[in-house]
Order: sequence, then structure tokens, then C-alpha cells
Amino acid sequence: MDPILSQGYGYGFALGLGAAFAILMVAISKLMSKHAGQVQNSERFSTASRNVGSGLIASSTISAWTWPATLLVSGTWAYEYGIMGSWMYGVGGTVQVTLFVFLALNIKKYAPGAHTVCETFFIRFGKSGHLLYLCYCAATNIIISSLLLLGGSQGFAASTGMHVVAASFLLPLNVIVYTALGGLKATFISDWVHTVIIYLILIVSVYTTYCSSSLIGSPGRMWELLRDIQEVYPVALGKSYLSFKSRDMILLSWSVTLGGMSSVLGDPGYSQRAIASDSKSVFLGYTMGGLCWWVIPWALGSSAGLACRALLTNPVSVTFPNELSSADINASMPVIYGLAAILGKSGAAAGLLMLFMSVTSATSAELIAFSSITTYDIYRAYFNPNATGKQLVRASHISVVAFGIFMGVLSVVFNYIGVTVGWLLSFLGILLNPEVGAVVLCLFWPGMTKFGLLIGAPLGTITGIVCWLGSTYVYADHVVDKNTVMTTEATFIGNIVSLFSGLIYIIVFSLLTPKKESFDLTLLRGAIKVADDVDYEEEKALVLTEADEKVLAHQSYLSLAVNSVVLLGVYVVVTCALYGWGGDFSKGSFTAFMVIMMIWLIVAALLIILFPLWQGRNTIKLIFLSIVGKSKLDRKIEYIENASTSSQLEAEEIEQSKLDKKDATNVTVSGL
Ligand SMILES: NC(N)=O
Repeated sequence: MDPILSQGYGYGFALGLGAAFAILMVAISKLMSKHAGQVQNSERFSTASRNVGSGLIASSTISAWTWPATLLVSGTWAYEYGIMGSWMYGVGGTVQVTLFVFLALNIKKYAPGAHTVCETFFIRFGKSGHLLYLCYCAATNIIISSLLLLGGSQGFAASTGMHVVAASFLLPLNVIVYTALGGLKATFISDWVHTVIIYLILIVSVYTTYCSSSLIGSPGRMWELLRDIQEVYPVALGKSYLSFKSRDMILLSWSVTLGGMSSVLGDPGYSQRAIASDSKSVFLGYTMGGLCWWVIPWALGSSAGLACRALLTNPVSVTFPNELSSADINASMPVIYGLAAILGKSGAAAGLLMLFMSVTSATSAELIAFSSITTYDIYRAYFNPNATGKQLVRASHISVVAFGIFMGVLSVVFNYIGVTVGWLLSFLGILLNPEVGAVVLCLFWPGMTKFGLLIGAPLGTITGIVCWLGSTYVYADHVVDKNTVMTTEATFIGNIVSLFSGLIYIIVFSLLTPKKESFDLTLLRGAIKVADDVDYEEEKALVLTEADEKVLAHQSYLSLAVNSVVLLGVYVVVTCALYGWGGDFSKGSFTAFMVIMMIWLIVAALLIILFPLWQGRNTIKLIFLSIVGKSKLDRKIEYIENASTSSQLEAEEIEQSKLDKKDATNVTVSGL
């Protein structure tokens, strides 16, 4: 079958839209530098000056967490398993983000001056502990990046016929340009733009499907179509498209969620956002991001994914009169085909645009994160401990460009050796999950020792791999090959064993080799130095006041409450209850389920579009006034005067706190 769109769409998006985006982002960075005094220095490049508000943290979390897989796999799960598919994808991914909030809060509490979370390992465990964690962290960064490009390039190739090699190199091109020039702050702004576009397309998709389409047009009609299609093409792994009775779906979702713990807790991109966040904004930013992200896979799967299934017997279906082939399923095409059935060719193009947005925005998060670890954990830690701000910015630029090219190469290699997104998603956690235990214990448990880390984490990986392959042997009729290692039970066991055995090993080996005195986590605070180009605003953000500590403690309790509801309440109890009940949703309950989804989508879109604009209104006003009227000099003087009069006391507090820290800190941290 020919691709649904012509190659012109593929090259047009990758080159034309990509270039427009790069120019827009570079222009915004220049405006901020010229009119809002946000000149690019090393701290701004890697940490966005550590004062980003909750609105932008939320939109950038959504942007970084909306992978091509989020859009394509959630739709495929909906197509294959029915209503529970996209719901399980959404809640599983949200759990990972809400759990990360605990770690994010401790990063702000104990390491407000960090540029990367790896730096805390250097301080606690020296070079060997640092290098071990750095390997895990960099591997996560590399695998996630290739997963993004692999998913994006395969999606573009399948939808447009564009060559997969061209897609692998052209898709990240614009991101390399604006990330290298604008740093983390530019990625926050581009993340917001990307997220807005994704929500707008999603709203069109959902409201057309459930409100205006002549083919479906209401939740009740969708329910009837799904009931009828069950008679023609019964669900393969479950009871029906309208029930939650699929053991395979639950195991698959839990496997991806547990496997994906390392892709949030161990991915430097997410900790970098915690570092960039203003202390008061951590909980709200990540929680709002997680809850607003939830509806993206849920809504897309429930509209395009279910429509693809429900309309299979209608001539508008792309594959009419057949089901989708296994090649279509492997290429995760249900979302694009569903959009095409509902909205015609423009629907498929809108799907491709969403895909482009998800690849580029998530890629920028990975690029800037990798540049931070190479700059601070390799270049400054081991090659140039006294690097100036200028040298650090140059190292970051080189790293962004080099890593962008490397990602393209890796995606091509994976394409040629036949590695799929699904395979990488399942394998990632088995290999890397022990880093979750390592980073959590490093920031929460003073009793963790270097020996515990050095032995426990690698042993966790080995145990996970052995259990994964052993379970494949048991569950796949004694055949262990490229296909059978994807057996759901085997990947589930591999992921869970890797996650928990790593944690247990580190604890046990630490208890076997206790230190005379446990580590004082507050020592992390003053032990990481900033470069010579730090400005006043950034120095202010390095200091954790008593009020900040109280706010962070309060946020931990809120986080506990949110996780109890989302993880235990929804993901475990509600899912198991619906599975145990095993019935089909009635027309009324299906309608209620979809109406909740539609309301949630609108609220999420409004929050993510408007809240960052509201929080940034003063900066927007400053830039606007500077462009149209008052001279830049006037504005700058006014800005500096305001800062110095209102913050004189704060400045003194900062100086005093720095002196206190110097006295308190007797840790030698060469290179940091
Ligand atoms: N980001 C995910 N898990 O879709």
C-alpha cells in the first residue's frame, strides 16, 4: 500500500517548518537577550537561571514527555485493546512523572546549585561513583534520544514515504540550531509553542470525532460502532473493545511504566527541569505537567485510535476492506489512519504535524540535557576544573551539535538492524532501572555507601537481564530470539526485577559496609561551584532560605497525597477493580468516560496555554515596552534599580549564607 501522504509533506515539515521554527526560536532568544537583559551565560544556558515558573515547567514537562511513542503507541493500544488501551498508557506515564516530584523536591532541597544530578554523585562518592552513575545517565539519554528519532523517522517514513535516513538527520536539524544558540531557556519557550500546537490539534481531533463528524459524531455512536466491530474483528487479547478485561494490557502497561522509571528518574532532562525550576514551582509545575499530559495519549487514542478500529468496515477506512496489517501495527499507524478516516488527508497531515512537534520538542530536551552532562560532568569535572563561563558555553555548543549528529547516526543504525521503538521501550528499563534506586538513595539516604553503589547497581542490571532471558525461555516455549524476548511476561519480569533488585542490592551492600558517620546531605548545598559569569539573579537562586525549605517540605506532603490517588487509587485499585468486574461499559458509562476526557482536555489545554503567559506577563511587557518605546538603557536602569532597592536585604542574606556554607563545607570537590 502507498503511504497515505506524499514525500512533499515529510520534507516540507522537516525542512520548511523546521527552518521556520529555528528562526522563530533564535529571534525570541535574541529579543530576550536584548530587551529583557537575559544575556546568554553558562548558568542561563544550562539551568535557565534556576528561576523558571510552574507554568513553563509544566509545559516543558509535557513537551519532553510527549514522545512520538506517546502519540503513536497510545493510539495503537486503543486500536488493539479498545478503551482501556489509551487510558492505561496515559495513567502509566503520569505515574512516572508524579513519582519524580519527590526526587525533584530533594534536588532543590539538597543541591540547589547543581547543574546536573550526576554532580551530587561526585561529591558523595568520588570519581568511581560519579563515573558509574554518569554511564547510566548518559546511556538513558542516548537510548531515549534514539527512541525519539527512531519513532519519528519511522513514523515519517511510513506516513510519507520519506527515506528513513533523511528523516533521521533532517528532523533534529532545527532543534540543534535553536538549542545550540538559545540553551535551556530557548527550549522552555519552544516547548510551550510545541505543546500549544499539540493541544490544538488534539482538540480538533477529539471534538470532530465525538461532536461533529458525520461518521461518528457522538460517544453513543462510537459505542455502537465498537460493539458492532467486535463481531467482525474480535479483540485479540482481551474480552472486548469496551471492557478493561485484558491481562495482557495490564501487564504491558505495568511493564512499560516500571521499565520507564529510568526514563524519567534517570534521564538528565527531567532533573535538569527540576534544577531550572524556582523552588516554589517544583510541585505545581511537575504535577500540573503530569496531569495535563495524561489526557494527551488518552484523548488521542480515544479519538483517532478508536476511530481507526470503529470505522474498519466503512469505506473511509484507509485499509478498507481489511484490518490493518501487522506491518501497519508495527509502524504504529492507527492514529494517522484514524485521523485520515475522520478528517481526510488534512487529518493525516495534522497527525504528522503532531508527530513532528513531539520529536523536535522531546529531542531538544535530550540535547540540552546531554550537553549539560558533557559540559559539567566530563569537561569541567575531568578536563578543565577551572573552566570559565565562556569556555563552558563553548563546550555546551559543541556538545549539542555533536550529540545531534550522533543521535541521527544511531537512529539510522537502529533502523537498519531492525530495532523497533517497542523493543527499545521494553529493553531500556531492564538495562537501566538500577539507576533509579541509585539516584533516589543518593538524595534520600545518608547511609548509602560507595561500595553499595558500585556493586549494587551493576548487579541489579545483571539480575534483570538474567531474569528477562530466563523468563523468555519459560514463557516462549524455550525459544529465546529477537522476537520472543518481547514476550510481555518476560519484559515485565525483567523490568520489575531490575528496578527492585538494584535498590535492594544497594541497600544491602551499603549496610554491609557502613561508614563511621553517615553523609550529611546538606553538605551537597555549598559544594558545587558556579562559573565566573554568574549574575545577581542567578546567585540569588542558589540560596535556599528557611522559607524555601518549609515550602519544599509542604510540597512533599502534597506530592504524597497526589501519588496516593494517582498511583494507588487509579493505577492499581481502579484498574484491578475494572479488570475484576470484567463487564463491558454501557452506552451511558462510555459516554460519561468520554465527556470527562473532553472536559479534562479543555481544562488542560487552557492551563498549559494561558498559565505560562500569565506568569511571564512582566517579561513580555518589558520586552514589548522596550521594543516600542522606552529605551533599552532606561529599562535596564529601572530594572537594576528595582532589583537593588527591593532586594538589598536579600543580597546581604545571600552573602551571609555563602560565608556560612564555606565554613560548614569541608568536602573537597575538585572539578565541581
Ligand atoms: N513518554 C511516554 N512514556 O510516552
